[in-house]
Amino acid sequence: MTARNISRFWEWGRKIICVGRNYADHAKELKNAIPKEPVLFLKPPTAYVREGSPILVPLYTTNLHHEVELGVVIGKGGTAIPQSAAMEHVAGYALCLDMTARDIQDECKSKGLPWTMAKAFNTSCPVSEFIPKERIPDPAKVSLWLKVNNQLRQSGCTSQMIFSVPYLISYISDFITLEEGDLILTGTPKGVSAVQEHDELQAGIEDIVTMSFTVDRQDH
Ligand SMILES: O=C(O)/C=C/C(=O)CC(=O)C(=O)O
Ligand SMILES: [Mg+2]
Repeated sequence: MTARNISRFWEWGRKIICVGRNYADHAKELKNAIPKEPVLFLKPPTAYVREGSPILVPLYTTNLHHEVELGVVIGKGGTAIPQSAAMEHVAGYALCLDMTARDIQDECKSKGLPWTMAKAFNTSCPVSEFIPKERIPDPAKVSLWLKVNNQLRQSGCTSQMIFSVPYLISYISDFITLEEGDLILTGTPKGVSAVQEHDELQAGIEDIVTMSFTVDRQDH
């Protein structure tokens, strides 16, 4: 049997755990309160899409937003991981987009319903190549950016996160056992905005990684 390679974690079928409202400037732009504890939701592994394949706009939305985020790839599983040991569980990182059907999310919020249709659809999690842990010595000090059709829409630094990577790993693992190959999306800075069919999205982390995706309409 061939060993699975963590640098292709998106093929493993593991959990994608997303943190919301983790940057005060983004919470404010959507008129949300600053959270006292992390806001969490999940995407299924079918949300992954890789460069070379398009991001598909679901038929049921007219307001699909980009959210650029630092993804943390778990290398060693665990339950109730203390913050002091959290970074030992990290294999590396990935640049990720948390594609969000904002109109559907607003509807779900107004009805008190979960965000699944807004956040968990096919291709809602574009990911870059795997970034080995050594390339990001401090995940609290990296800058992320995103452009749509060459226009800068998002630019932020992970130093602005409300809850740090070790805190998130510890908090999540208290009630969801983390497994090797899981991915944690750590939230987006301000600047989220709508994308349209045929748009070109480019995103990057400093000089560490860049990625680009086109947007296409789902055809069925
Ligand atoms: O509460 C809202 O209106 C929206 C929240 C999000 O979409 C949260 C995120 O996914 C994020 O902050 O990255
Ligand atoms: Mg998000």
